[in-house]
Amino acid sequence: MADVIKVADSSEMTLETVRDSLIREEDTIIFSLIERAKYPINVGAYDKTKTAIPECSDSLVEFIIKETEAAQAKCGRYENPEEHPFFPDGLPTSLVPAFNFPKILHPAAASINVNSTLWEVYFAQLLPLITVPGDDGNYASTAVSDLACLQALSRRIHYGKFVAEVKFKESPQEYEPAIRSQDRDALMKLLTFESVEERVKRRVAKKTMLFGQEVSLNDNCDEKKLKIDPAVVSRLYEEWVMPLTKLVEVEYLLRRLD
Ligand SMILES: C=C(O[C@@H]1C=C(C(=O)O)C=C[C@H]1O)C(=O)O
Repeated sequence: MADVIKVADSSEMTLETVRDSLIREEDTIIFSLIERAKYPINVGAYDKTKTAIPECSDSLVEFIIKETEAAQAKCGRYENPEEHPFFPDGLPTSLVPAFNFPKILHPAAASINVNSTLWEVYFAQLLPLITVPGDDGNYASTAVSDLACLQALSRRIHYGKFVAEVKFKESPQEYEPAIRSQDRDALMKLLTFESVEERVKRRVAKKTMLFGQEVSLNDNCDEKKLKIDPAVVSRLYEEWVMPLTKLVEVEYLLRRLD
């Protein structure tokens, strides 16, 4: 039987355990991208003039995401410091009993949310790379798939807060001068590990190859039938996922001594 999943408290969190969480989140991200790639780009889901829902001036994707976030907020999703809404304004409060999440982060963490940047990047740059042109009318399913991708990416990127906290705790004397002088470049240099980033890029490409292949009983993986291109996922990580994670790390560290 699988081990029971244990919630880490601050004393148990190490750079290794936070990196393990990022590695696990890769699976969720890649599977969600594969699901989204099942549909063509379906621009109708993003066109504000095509929604046709009375009194709604949003696109279908905005409508579905706002409504879903409202329902999830009532169920306590955003009480978890790992979760960040895309439309935080006017979200209903949680209706369920509060869970006592371990207090690991500095309170200033709550003010950091880079989802508006992720939203821009996802629709303008990332989506055209993983979908084919076309319109099959499956707008609602497409929008639900987008939400799964966005939530998985957002969780990964904002996990940068925990990564930064662990790095700070492991060597406060290295980080404190750069925090006191609010030196973004120095912080970025301190928290960057190029060899780790190289391994991330190679691993996500390999996972995409494994998760996205056609499974046949008699032959090996046919690379021509991969559901998404491993090089594209590696590029997504290099150009957007890791830079946004590091942006969250820097933003967190800048406020770490407030
Ligand atoms: C997340 C970390 O910080 C940075 C960002 C990385 C990433 O987004 O995968 C990897 C290495 C670091 O340059 C880390 O050190 O693990």
